[in-house]
Amino acid sequence: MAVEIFYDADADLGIVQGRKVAVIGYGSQGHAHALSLRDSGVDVRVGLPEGSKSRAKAEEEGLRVLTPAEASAEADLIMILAPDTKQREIYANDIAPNLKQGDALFFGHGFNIRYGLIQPPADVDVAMVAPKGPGHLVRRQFVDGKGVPCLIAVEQDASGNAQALALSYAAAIGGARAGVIKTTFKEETETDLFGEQAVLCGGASALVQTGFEVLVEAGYQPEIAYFEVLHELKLIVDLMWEGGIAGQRYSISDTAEYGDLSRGPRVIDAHVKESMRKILSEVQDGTFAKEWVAEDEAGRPNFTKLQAEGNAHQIEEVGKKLRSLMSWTNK
Ligand SMILES: NC(=O)C1=CN([C@@H]2O[C@H](COP(=O)(O)OP(=O)(O)OC[C@H]3O[C@@H](n4cnc5c(N)ncnc54)[C@H](OP(=O)(O)O)[C@@H]3O)[C@@H](O)[C@H]2O)C=CC1
Ligand SMILES: CC[C@](O)(C(C)=O)C(=O)O
Ligand SMILES: [Mg+2]
Ligand SMILES: [Mg+2]
Repeated sequence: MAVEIFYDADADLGIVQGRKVAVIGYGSQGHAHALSLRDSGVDVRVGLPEGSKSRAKAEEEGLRVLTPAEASAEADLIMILAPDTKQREIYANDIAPNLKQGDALFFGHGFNIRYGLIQPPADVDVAMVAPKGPGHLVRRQFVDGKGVPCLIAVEQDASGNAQALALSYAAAIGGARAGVIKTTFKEETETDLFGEQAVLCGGASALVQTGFEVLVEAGYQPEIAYFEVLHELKLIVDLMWEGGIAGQRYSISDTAEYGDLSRGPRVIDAHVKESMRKILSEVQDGTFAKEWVAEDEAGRPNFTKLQAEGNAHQIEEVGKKLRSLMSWTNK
């Protein structure tokens, strides 16, 4: 499939400016979408339950906050940006009873549609605007006049205009400044889950923790291990982000480059590639989704245990101390 990629000049901001948008949830993505839509001249309200701790934050920014049901009833474009595991219940209780013919139901990630957890009626548009980056950076880049690339997808085109609406929405949160790629709910969900598990979050975190452990267990100072495998990683990845892997190799020494080329494939070897393929197959056949939904329904015992173990890792304590001594970091 040839890529279809859109920029600001391809998008009509007026389309989303003519809609009444409800952003359900005000977390990482929710705050970024609501504030950037508002700054792009869109009529936006935020849907949060009474007693939600996010309410005060949204109100402090001058946004109108209603309950999810009230916001859904008032809006004709509803963007669900609550946690994936909560969306099915929010949809059933608050959104579905308030969906009208001609409304648009939007997602920031395809999980609930891809795995059949939400089944919208046929007379509404179902589309996705999925930023390829953390929500706090989606907002930061928008404010800085830049943007985080987005994926758009249309699952159901009841109006005949769903793609133009999704592109317009993506432009309003800054995505079309960087590039908006057309995809499907299936492709977005599977690549996103694979990416965050194998490379961006799971793979990178495990690589850093393991590198730190190898150095510390060999008797090197933990502070040096932290600077070497975590702090400097951002600087190296920034170079990759600017100029690709080849651009990064231009800035490092030839000693590092030879070590990179000759040793990298010994760390990330055929066994790792096979593990990545297994992870992808568990995403594709629904094993991961089933496990995550069941884990959430059981009160997240494994998630909580693994999270506590991660937080207790020595690298966190060392990093906290070192970051607190850097004048420019958030204390
Ligand atoms: N995090 C990211 O950067 C990315 C996320 N996505 C997708 O965006 C979606 C949102 O994820 P993310 O931003 O991480 O979510 P967060 O966990 O950061 O935010 C959750 C928000 O939803 C609110 N919430 C919880 N329960 C309800 C409810 N019943 N009704 C309404 N709001 C509720 C929370 O309120 P309270 O404060 O009260 O808990 C909070 O404001 C997901 O589909 C995710 O996959 C896509 C790309 C990147
Ligand atoms: C990489 C994690 C992510 O997919 C994201 C920020 O894009 C997420 O679900 O948070
Ligand atoms: Mg992602
Ligand atoms: Mg994700």
